[in-house]
Amino acid sequence: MAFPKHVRLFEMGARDGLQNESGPVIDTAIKVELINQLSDTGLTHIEAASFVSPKWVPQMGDASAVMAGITRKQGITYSALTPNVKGLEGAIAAGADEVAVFGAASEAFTQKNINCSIKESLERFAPVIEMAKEHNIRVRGYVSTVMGCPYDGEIDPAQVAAVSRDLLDMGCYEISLGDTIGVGTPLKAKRMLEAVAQQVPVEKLAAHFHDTYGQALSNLYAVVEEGVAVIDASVAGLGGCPYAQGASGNVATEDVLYMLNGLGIETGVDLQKLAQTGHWITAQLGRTSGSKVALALGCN
Ligand SMILES: CC(C)(COP(=O)([O-])OP(=O)([O-])OC[C@H]1O[C@@H](n2cnc3c(N)ncnc32)[C@H](O)[C@@H]1OP(=O)([O-])[O-])[C@@H](O)C(=O)NCCC(=O)NCCSC(=O)C[C@@](C)(O)CC(=O)[O-]
Repeated sequence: MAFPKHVRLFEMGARDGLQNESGPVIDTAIKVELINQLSDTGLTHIEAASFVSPKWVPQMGDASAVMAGITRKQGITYSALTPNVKGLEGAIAAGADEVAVFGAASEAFTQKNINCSIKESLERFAPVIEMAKEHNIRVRGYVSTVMGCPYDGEIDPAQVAAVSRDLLDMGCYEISLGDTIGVGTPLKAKRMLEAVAQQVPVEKLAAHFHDTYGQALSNLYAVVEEGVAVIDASVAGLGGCPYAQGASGNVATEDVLYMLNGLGIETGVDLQKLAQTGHWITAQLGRTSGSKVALALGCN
Protein backbone atom coordinates (compact mmCIF):
# COMPACT_ATOMS: atom_id res chain seq x y z
CA MET A 1 0.00 0.00 0.00
CA ALA A 2 1.16 3.59 -0.70
CA PHE A 3 1.74 6.22 1.97
CA PRO A 4 -1.23 8.51 2.65
CA LYS A 5 -0.96 12.07 1.27
CA HIS A 6 -2.12 13.62 4.53
CA VAL A 7 -1.76 12.50 8.14
CA ARG A 8 -3.83 13.93 10.97
CA LEU A 9 -1.80 14.43 14.11
CA PHE A 10 -3.76 14.04 17.35
CA GLU A 11 -1.88 15.88 20.07
CA MET A 12 -1.73 14.05 23.40
CA GLY A 13 0.67 16.23 25.43
CA ALA A 14 -1.89 17.95 27.63
CA ARG A 15 -3.61 14.68 28.57
CA ASP A 16 -1.49 11.55 28.08
CA GLY A 17 1.55 13.77 28.54
CA LEU A 18 0.70 15.46 31.80
CA GLN A 19 -1.45 12.77 33.46
CA ASN A 20 1.61 10.83 34.54
CA GLU A 21 3.66 13.67 36.03
CA SER A 22 4.74 12.74 39.52
CA GLY A 23 5.11 15.45 42.11
CA PRO A 24 2.72 18.28 42.76
CA VAL A 25 -0.32 18.78 40.57
CA ILE A 26 0.61 21.06 37.67
CA ASP A 27 -1.07 24.47 37.77
CA THR A 28 -4.20 24.74 35.67
CA ALA A 29 -2.75 27.90 34.12
CA ILE A 30 0.20 25.91 32.75
CA LYS A 31 -2.09 23.29 31.21
CA VAL A 32 -4.22 26.04 29.69
CA GLU A 33 -1.18 27.84 28.28
CA LEU A 34 0.14 24.57 26.83
CA ILE A 35 -3.14 23.95 25.01
CA ASN A 36 -3.29 27.56 23.81
CA GLN A 37 0.24 27.33 22.41
CA LEU A 38 -0.56 23.99 20.75
CA SER A 39 -3.64 25.62 19.21
CA ASP A 40 -1.33 28.00 17.36
CA THR A 41 0.78 25.32 15.64
CA GLY A 42 -1.65 24.13 12.98
CA LEU A 43 -2.81 21.09 14.95
CA THR A 44 -6.50 20.33 14.45
CA HIS A 45 -6.99 17.74 17.20
CA ILE A 46 -5.91 18.29 20.79
CA GLU A 47 -6.79 16.01 23.69
CA ALA A 48 -7.22 18.61 26.36
CA ALA A 49 -8.45 16.88 29.52
CA SER A 50 -9.55 13.70 31.20
CA PHE A 51 -12.79 13.36 33.18
CA VAL A 52 -11.62 10.43 35.27
CA SER A 53 -11.63 9.97 39.01
CA PRO A 54 -9.21 12.48 40.58
CA LYS A 55 -8.42 9.79 43.17
CA TRP A 56 -7.08 7.63 40.34
CA VAL A 57 -5.33 10.35 38.33
CA PRO A 58 -4.82 13.48 40.44
CA GLN A 59 -3.07 15.39 37.61
CA MET A 60 -6.32 15.47 35.62
CA GLY A 61 -8.48 16.60 38.55
CA ASP A 62 -8.89 20.11 37.12
CA ALA A 63 -10.35 18.96 33.78
CA SER A 64 -13.35 21.32 33.97
CA ALA A 65 -11.18 24.31 34.84
CA VAL A 66 -8.78 23.50 32.00
CA MET A 67 -11.61 23.28 29.49
CA ALA A 68 -13.07 26.54 30.80
CA GLY A 69 -9.71 28.31 30.67
CA ILE A 70 -8.55 27.57 27.13
CA THR A 71 -9.01 29.94 24.24
CA ARG A 72 -10.73 27.83 21.62
CA LYS A 73 -9.66 28.25 18.08
CA GLN A 74 -12.06 27.58 15.22
CA GLY A 75 -11.30 24.38 13.36
CA ILE A 76 -9.70 22.66 16.35
CA THR A 77 -11.33 19.71 18.08
CA TYR A 78 -10.70 19.76 21.83
CA SER A 79 -11.35 16.27 23.18
CA ALA A 80 -11.50 14.60 26.58
CA LEU A 81 -11.33 11.11 28.07
CA THR A 82 -14.58 9.83 29.57
CA PRO A 83 -14.45 6.37 31.19
CA ASN A 84 -18.10 6.37 32.27
CA VAL A 85 -21.32 8.39 32.24
CA LYS A 86 -20.13 10.55 35.14
CA GLY A 87 -17.08 11.50 33.09
CA LEU A 88 -19.19 12.17 30.03
CA GLU A 89 -21.50 14.46 32.00
CA GLY A 90 -18.46 16.44 33.11
CA ALA A 91 -17.11 16.61 29.56
CA ILE A 92 -20.47 17.77 28.16
CA ALA A 93 -20.80 20.44 30.83
CA ALA A 94 -17.27 21.59 30.00
CA GLY A 95 -18.04 21.79 26.29
CA ALA A 96 -15.72 19.04 25.00
CA ASP A 97 -16.01 18.79 21.22
CA GLU A 98 -15.30 15.09 21.25
CA VAL A 99 -14.83 12.40 23.88
CA ALA A 100 -13.04 9.09 24.13
CA VAL A 101 -13.67 5.83 25.91
CA PHE A 102 -10.64 3.74 26.70
CA GLY A 103 -10.42 -0.01 26.87
CA ALA A 104 -7.64 -2.51 26.39
CA ALA A 105 -6.81 -5.79 24.73
CA SER A 106 -5.56 -7.19 28.04
CA GLU A 107 -7.71 -8.22 30.99
CA ALA A 108 -5.13 -7.37 33.63
CA PHE A 109 -4.46 -3.89 32.26
CA THR A 110 -8.19 -3.18 32.05
CA GLN A 111 -8.54 -4.13 35.72
CA LYS A 112 -5.59 -1.97 36.79
CA ASN A 113 -6.61 0.99 34.65
CA ILE A 114 -10.38 1.19 34.97
CA ASN A 115 -11.19 -1.41 37.62
CA CYS A 116 -13.26 -3.84 35.57
CA SER A 117 -13.00 -6.66 33.02
CA ILE A 118 -12.96 -6.10 29.25
CA LYS A 119 -16.58 -7.27 29.04
CA GLU A 120 -17.64 -4.95 31.86
CA SER A 121 -15.73 -2.07 30.25
CA LEU A 122 -17.70 -2.47 27.03
CA GLU A 123 -20.95 -2.61 29.01
CA ARG A 124 -19.90 0.58 30.78
CA PHE A 125 -19.02 2.33 27.51
CA ALA A 126 -22.36 1.55 25.84
CA PRO A 127 -24.39 4.24 27.68
CA VAL A 128 -21.49 6.69 27.31
CA ILE A 129 -21.53 6.26 23.55
CA GLU A 130 -25.35 6.42 23.42
CA MET A 131 -25.51 9.59 25.47
CA ALA A 132 -22.69 11.21 23.49
CA LYS A 133 -24.59 10.43 20.30
CA GLU A 134 -27.70 12.15 21.71
CA HIS A 135 -25.53 15.24 22.23
CA ASN A 136 -23.99 14.99 18.75
CA ILE A 137 -20.57 14.37 20.25
CA ARG A 138 -18.27 11.98 18.45
CA VAL A 139 -16.65 9.21 20.45
CA ARG A 140 -13.19 7.86 19.87
CA GLY A 141 -12.22 4.45 21.19
CA TYR A 142 -8.80 3.61 22.57
CA VAL A 143 -7.49 0.09 22.77
CA SER A 144 -4.43 -0.14 25.02
CA THR A 145 -1.73 -2.82 25.22
CA VAL A 146 -2.01 -3.71 21.53
CA MET A 147 1.56 -5.02 21.34
CA GLY A 148 2.14 -6.15 24.88
CA CYS A 149 0.90 -5.74 28.43
CA PRO A 150 2.93 -5.00 31.55
CA TYR A 151 0.89 -7.63 33.44
CA ASP A 152 -0.27 -10.19 30.83
CA GLY A 153 2.78 -10.10 28.54
CA GLU A 154 2.19 -11.03 24.89
CA ILE A 155 -1.13 -9.99 23.39
CA ASP A 156 -2.77 -11.89 20.56
CA PRO A 157 -3.49 -9.51 17.63
CA ALA A 158 -6.85 -11.30 17.26
CA GLN A 159 -7.80 -10.02 20.71
CA VAL A 160 -6.84 -6.46 19.68
CA ALA A 161 -8.97 -6.87 16.56
CA ALA A 162 -11.94 -8.18 18.56
CA VAL A 163 -11.98 -5.29 21.06
CA SER A 164 -11.44 -2.77 18.24
CA ARG A 165 -14.34 -4.24 16.30
CA ASP A 166 -16.59 -4.16 19.37
CA LEU A 167 -15.84 -0.46 19.93
CA LEU A 168 -16.46 0.33 16.28
CA ASP A 169 -19.76 -1.59 16.29
CA MET A 170 -20.81 0.27 19.43
CA GLY A 171 -20.42 3.59 17.59
CA CYS A 172 -16.85 4.83 17.98
CA TYR A 173 -15.87 6.73 14.86
CA GLU A 174 -12.18 5.92 15.18
CA ILE A 175 -10.11 3.33 17.02
CA SER A 176 -6.74 4.38 18.40
CA LEU A 177 -4.36 1.47 18.87
CA GLY A 178 -2.14 2.02 21.89
CA ASP A 179 1.25 0.43 22.33
CA THR A 180 0.96 1.52 25.94
CA ILE A 181 4.38 0.33 27.08
CA GLY A 182 6.18 0.81 23.79
CA VAL A 183 7.32 -2.79 23.39
CA GLY A 184 6.37 -3.14 19.71
CA THR A 185 8.76 -3.54 16.81
CA PRO A 186 7.96 -2.76 13.16
CA LEU A 187 7.11 -6.30 12.06
CA LYS A 188 4.93 -6.81 15.12
CA ALA A 189 3.22 -3.48 14.45
CA LYS A 190 2.55 -4.46 10.84
CA ARG A 191 1.13 -7.86 11.84
CA MET A 192 -1.03 -6.37 14.57
CA LEU A 193 -2.32 -3.75 12.12
CA GLU A 194 -3.06 -6.37 9.47
CA ALA A 195 -5.10 -8.39 11.99
CA VAL A 196 -7.09 -5.34 13.13
CA ALA A 197 -7.61 -4.07 9.58
CA GLN A 198 -9.47 -7.30 8.80
CA GLN A 199 -12.11 -6.20 11.32
CA VAL A 200 -11.92 -2.39 11.16
CA PRO A 201 -11.26 -0.39 7.98
CA VAL A 202 -7.78 1.11 8.07
CA GLU A 203 -9.30 4.60 7.49
CA LYS A 204 -10.83 4.29 10.95
CA LEU A 205 -7.60 3.39 12.72
CA ALA A 206 -5.10 5.60 14.52
CA ALA A 207 -1.67 4.69 15.88
CA HIS A 208 -0.84 5.65 19.46
CA PHE A 209 2.66 4.43 20.15
CA HIS A 210 4.81 5.03 23.19
CA ASP A 211 8.55 5.21 22.78
CA THR A 212 9.79 3.23 25.77
CA TYR A 213 12.15 1.07 23.69
CA GLY A 214 12.89 3.73 21.06
CA GLN A 215 10.85 1.89 18.43
CA ALA A 216 7.88 4.22 18.05
CA LEU A 217 8.98 6.01 14.87
CA SER A 218 9.90 2.75 13.13
CA ASN A 219 6.59 1.25 14.20
CA LEU A 220 4.73 4.29 12.91
CA TYR A 221 6.55 4.06 9.58
CA ALA A 222 5.42 0.42 9.33
CA VAL A 223 1.74 1.20 9.92
CA VAL A 224 1.65 4.44 7.88
CA GLU A 225 2.99 2.37 5.01
CA GLU A 226 -0.10 0.17 5.52
CA GLY A 227 -2.39 3.19 5.21
CA VAL A 228 -2.84 4.47 8.77
CA ALA A 229 -3.37 8.23 8.44
CA VAL A 230 -3.98 9.33 12.04
CA ILE A 231 -1.15 9.46 14.55
CA ASP A 232 -1.36 10.27 18.25
CA ALA A 233 1.76 11.92 19.62
CA SER A 234 2.81 14.06 22.53
CA VAL A 235 4.75 17.30 22.27
CA ALA A 236 8.28 16.87 23.68
CA GLY A 237 7.48 13.17 24.18
CA LEU A 238 5.70 13.97 27.45
CA GLY A 239 3.95 11.33 29.42
CA GLY A 240 3.21 7.74 30.15
CA CYS A 241 0.37 5.82 31.70
CA PRO A 242 -0.01 5.80 35.48
CA TYR A 243 -1.28 2.20 35.31
CA ALA A 244 1.51 0.85 33.07
CA GLN A 245 4.69 0.51 35.09
CA GLY A 246 7.82 1.64 33.25
CA ALA A 247 5.97 3.13 30.28
CA SER A 248 7.61 6.25 28.95
CA GLY A 249 5.90 8.99 26.97
CA ASN A 250 4.17 8.93 23.65
CA VAL A 251 6.41 9.38 20.67
CA ALA A 252 7.31 13.08 20.42
CA THR A 253 5.06 14.98 18.01
CA GLU A 254 8.05 16.94 16.71
CA ASP A 255 9.85 13.69 15.78
CA VAL A 256 6.78 12.29 14.01
CA LEU A 257 6.30 15.56 12.15
CA TYR A 258 9.94 15.61 11.01
CA MET A 259 9.58 12.07 9.67
CA LEU A 260 6.30 12.86 7.91
CA ASN A 261 7.77 16.03 6.40
CA GLY A 262 10.62 13.91 5.06
CA LEU A 263 8.14 11.52 3.49
CA GLY A 264 6.34 14.43 1.83
CA ILE A 265 3.19 13.74 3.87
CA GLU A 266 1.15 16.84 4.71
CA THR A 267 0.00 17.58 8.25
CA GLY A 268 -0.52 21.35 8.29
CA VAL A 269 1.56 21.59 11.47
CA ASP A 270 4.45 24.04 11.94
CA LEU A 271 7.52 22.23 13.26
CA GLN A 272 9.27 25.31 14.67
CA LYS A 273 6.20 26.45 16.60
CA LEU A 274 5.64 22.95 17.92
CA ALA A 275 9.25 22.62 19.05
CA GLN A 276 9.03 26.01 20.80
CA THR A 277 5.94 24.80 22.65
CA GLY A 278 7.76 21.62 23.63
CA HIS A 279 10.63 23.74 24.88
CA TRP A 280 8.27 25.92 26.88
CA ILE A 281 6.39 23.07 28.59
CA THR A 282 9.52 21.10 29.45
CA ALA A 283 11.04 24.26 30.95
CA GLN A 284 7.93 24.55 33.13
CA LEU A 285 8.42 20.95 34.20
CA GLY A 286 12.14 21.48 34.83
CA ARG A 287 13.55 19.10 32.25
CA THR A 288 14.75 18.93 28.67
CA SER A 289 12.58 17.93 25.75
CA GLY A 290 12.15 14.23 24.96
CA SER A 291 12.15 15.13 21.25
CA LYS A 292 15.42 14.51 19.43
CA VAL A 293 14.25 16.81 16.64
CA ALA A 294 13.53 19.64 19.07
CA LEU A 295 17.00 19.24 20.60
CA ALA A 296 18.59 19.22 17.12
CA LEU A 297 16.71 22.41 16.29
CA GLY A 298 18.24 24.03 19.36
CA CYS A 299 15.12 23.92 21.51
CA ASN A 300 16.40 22.68 24.85
C1 LIG B 1 -13.03 4.38 35.68
C2 LIG B 1 -12.89 4.67 37.16
C3 LIG B 1 -13.62 5.95 37.51
C4 LIG B 1 -13.52 3.50 37.91
O1 LIG B 1 -13.16 3.60 39.27
P1 LIG B 1 -14.02 2.91 40.40
O2 LIG B 1 -13.35 3.21 41.71
O3 LIG B 1 -14.26 1.49 40.04
O4 LIG B 1 -15.38 3.75 40.22
P2 LIG B 1 -16.68 3.86 41.04
O5 LIG B 1 -17.79 4.02 40.04
O6 LIG B 1 -16.79 2.79 42.08
O7 LIG B 1 -16.50 5.27 41.79
C5 LIG B 1 -15.55 5.45 42.82
C6 LIG B 1 -15.41 6.95 43.07
O8 LIG B 1 -14.92 7.62 41.92
C7 LIG B 1 -15.85 8.62 41.50
N1 LIG B 1 -15.88 8.65 40.04
C8 LIG B 1 -16.25 7.66 39.22
N2 LIG B 1 -16.12 8.06 37.95
C9 LIG B 1 -15.67 9.32 37.98
C10 LIG B 1 -15.37 10.25 36.98
N3 LIG B 1 -15.48 9.97 35.67
N4 LIG B 1 -14.91 11.47 37.32
C11 LIG B 1 -14.77 11.77 38.63
N5 LIG B 1 -15.05 10.93 39.64
C12 LIG B 1 -15.51 9.72 39.31
C13 LIG B 1 -17.18 8.19 42.10
O9 LIG B 1 -18.05 9.28 42.21
C14 LIG B 1 -16.73 7.63 43.42
O10 LIG B 1 -16.42 8.71 44.27
P3 LIG B 1 -16.56 8.56 45.89
O11 LIG B 1 -18.01 8.20 46.10
O12 LIG B 1 -15.63 7.47 46.30
O13 LIG B 1 -16.16 9.91 46.40
C15 LIG B 1 -11.40 4.77 37.58
O14 LIG B 1 -10.81 3.52 37.43
C16 LIG B 1 -10.65 5.79 36.78
O15 LIG B 1 -10.90 6.98 36.86
N6 LIG B 1 -9.66 5.33 35.98
C17 LIG B 1 -8.93 6.22 35.11
C18 LIG B 1 -7.58 5.66 34.81
C19 LIG B 1 -6.88 6.55 33.83
O16 LIG B 1 -7.24 7.70 33.64
N7 LIG B 1 -5.82 6.02 33.19
C20 LIG B 1 -5.07 6.78 32.24
C21 LIG B 1 -5.81 7.00 30.95
S1 LIG B 1 -5.74 5.59 29.86
C22 LIG B 1 -4.26 5.81 29.03
O17 LIG B 1 -3.51 6.65 29.37
C23 LIG B 1 -4.00 4.92 27.85
C24 LIG B 1 -4.20 5.66 26.51
C25 LIG B 1 -5.66 6.08 26.33
O18 LIG B 1 -3.43 6.83 26.45
C26 LIG B 1 -3.80 4.72 25.35
C27 LIG B 1 -2.47 3.98 25.55
O19 LIG B 1 -1.43 4.65 25.69
O20 LIG B 1 -2.51 2.77 25.56
